[in-house]
Amino acid sequence: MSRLRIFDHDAPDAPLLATADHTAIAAELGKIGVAFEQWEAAQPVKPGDPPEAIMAAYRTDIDRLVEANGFRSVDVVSIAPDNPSREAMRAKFLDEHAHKEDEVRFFVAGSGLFSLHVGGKVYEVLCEAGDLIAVPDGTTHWFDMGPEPSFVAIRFFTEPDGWVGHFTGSDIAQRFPRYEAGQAG
Ligand SMILES: CSCCC(=O)/C(O)=C/O
Ligand SMILES: [Fe+2]
Ligand code: NI
Repeated sequence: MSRLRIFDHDAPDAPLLATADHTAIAAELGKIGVAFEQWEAAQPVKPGDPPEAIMAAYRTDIDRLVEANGFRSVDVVSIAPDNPSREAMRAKFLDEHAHKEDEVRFFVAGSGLFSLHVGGKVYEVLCEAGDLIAVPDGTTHWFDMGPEPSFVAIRFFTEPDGWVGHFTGSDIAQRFPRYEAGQAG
């Protein structure tokens, strides 16, 4: 079940709000300029399917976003719990960073935990299959896929170099909850 928790950025043990309601999540995130949508596949897809088949299942929504935002590339990224590089892949996103482009991700399968640090608060968003999250450029955030990561995600890029993270040097992410095994589903 998708979930939003909002914390004061000095109080990682005491959520100010917690909700698993998609409409409420979208409304709260909308206040900080973050889009949160649910998409449905035109035909069933599963982890391991070719990227072309996965993108074909969401073609209408992909084209809508590309048209509205001028994305220059779209790809599919997958990780399974037995990936030998999982530790390094997890570590890459664990510290607070920002991008010079919107971070737009659609979860085809599996889950991941985004934490957005905005206006003295931390918005922790557990994204699951069917969720689209669009985080404005410059938003400080981190992402945890957990110790046994499992997801397939469609990523949208405007910058020609693909993923580039600008790390803030803050240790805030270490004080906030990590992705917990078994929290999704
Ligand atoms: C679901 S892909 C997420 C990883 C990523 O691209 C990023 O920038 C996380 O902050
Ligand atoms: Fe990021
Ligand atoms: Ni802060």
